[in-house]
Amino acid sequence: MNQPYPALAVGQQGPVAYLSGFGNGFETEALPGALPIGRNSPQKCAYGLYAEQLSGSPFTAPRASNERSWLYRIRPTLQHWGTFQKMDAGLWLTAPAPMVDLPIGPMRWDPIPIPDAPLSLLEGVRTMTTAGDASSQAGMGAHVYFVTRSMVDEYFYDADGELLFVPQQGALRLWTEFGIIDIAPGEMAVIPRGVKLRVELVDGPARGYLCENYGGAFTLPERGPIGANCLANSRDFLTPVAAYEDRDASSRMFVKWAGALWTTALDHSPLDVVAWHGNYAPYKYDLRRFSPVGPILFDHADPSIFTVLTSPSETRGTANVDFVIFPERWAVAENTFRPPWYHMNVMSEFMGLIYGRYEAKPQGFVPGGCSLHNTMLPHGPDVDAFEAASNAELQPHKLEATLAFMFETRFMQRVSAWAAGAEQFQRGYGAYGTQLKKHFDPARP
Ligand SMILES: O=C(O)Cc1cc(O)ccc1O
Ligand SMILES: [Fe+2]
Repeated sequence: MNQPYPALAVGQQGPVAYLSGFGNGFETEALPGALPIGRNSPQKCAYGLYAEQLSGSPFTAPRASNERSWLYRIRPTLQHWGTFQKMDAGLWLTAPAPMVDLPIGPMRWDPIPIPDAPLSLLEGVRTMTTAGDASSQAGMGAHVYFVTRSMVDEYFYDADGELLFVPQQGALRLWTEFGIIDIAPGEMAVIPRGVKLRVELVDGPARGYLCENYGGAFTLPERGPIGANCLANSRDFLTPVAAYEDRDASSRMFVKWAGALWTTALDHSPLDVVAWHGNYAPYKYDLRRFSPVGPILFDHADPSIFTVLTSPSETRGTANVDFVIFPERWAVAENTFRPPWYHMNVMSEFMGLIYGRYEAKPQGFVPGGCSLHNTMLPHGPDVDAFEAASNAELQPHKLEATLAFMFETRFMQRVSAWAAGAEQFQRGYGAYGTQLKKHFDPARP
């Protein structure tokens, strides 16, 4: 574990202290009295701090979607702002990205092994698909990441989108301006657009999925008739307490902006926020706390019942991105074909598997792998899953030790040349449906 940083300063809480709730107006200070009381911008801030507002929504957004925080920091972000050089963002693409000549059909990848080369998060992001247009704040990038080295004196923020981390192997420690977040497989974290961080390894090389959401900030879906409980509950979302670095060292700052990476030299750590308050802040969530609600008599419900977070578009009910999981649950429906049905969807579906087996694809879709079922392309259970589920004895059955997820977007997804050319791209997958047998017999109703 790479831990070259000094112990937390006096008054700071430990690295695993969190505040509970989703989108609350939080307040937290690492030094007593660092937060101004009853105002945001006193003439002089305590401890000689600068006040800075970070707005994640337009100033005039309605209250329910208005997001901003006030940061009390050693130096304002503007002071970090030296001369930037533009860098090639490598395999991290941004929509609209060049489209490879795609076959029309489903696509799937085996897990891509973690490379041996030293890769920080910034060097280890590989875009699988992009959708929409980042500069119009619509769509998303679906990436995999490989991390084999911690960022040391390197910092980063993404202006193009918010970052939803879904670890699949290995834990990460996210040192953010707002405090420290630890995540491991089974958990997720969201770093809002514009929030600076550096990413450290905790227990060896790491691999996972990353959704870069160019659109409206992720929020909890409405529950409608489900009422006030179940699905993802607000209290299980955890935001870090304030923690800062007062570190003068030759460092680099990277900004992902307009699809490129920009870099400048710094002589200090920009993770220098001593206190903050507001509702625009990073958070984590343990996906195993999701309380699934589903059909308890017959039929298979739409996967929207498993939405953890949704990024709304301007059209009601039409998500820019939905983050949906397929967690452990009981299957109890009577006289029902229980796995997902055969379907075609106006939304496009990027899936990953964190652990276990996915019921519609018991073979070939393995932990660390990915699949893409694009706009209006047919998909559903493979032949083995169909035959097994059509003939199974329908006892209550627990789908155990499994966790898959989907980034589902209203936009068609374009596949990167890297993904299409990867050795792990399953070239024969597109035709898996042709193995489904004809069972029709007009003499047998
Ligand atoms: O295609 C998939 O495997 C994801 C999915 C699951 C489900 O239960 C219903 C619809 C759907 O798209
Ligand atoms: Fe689907």
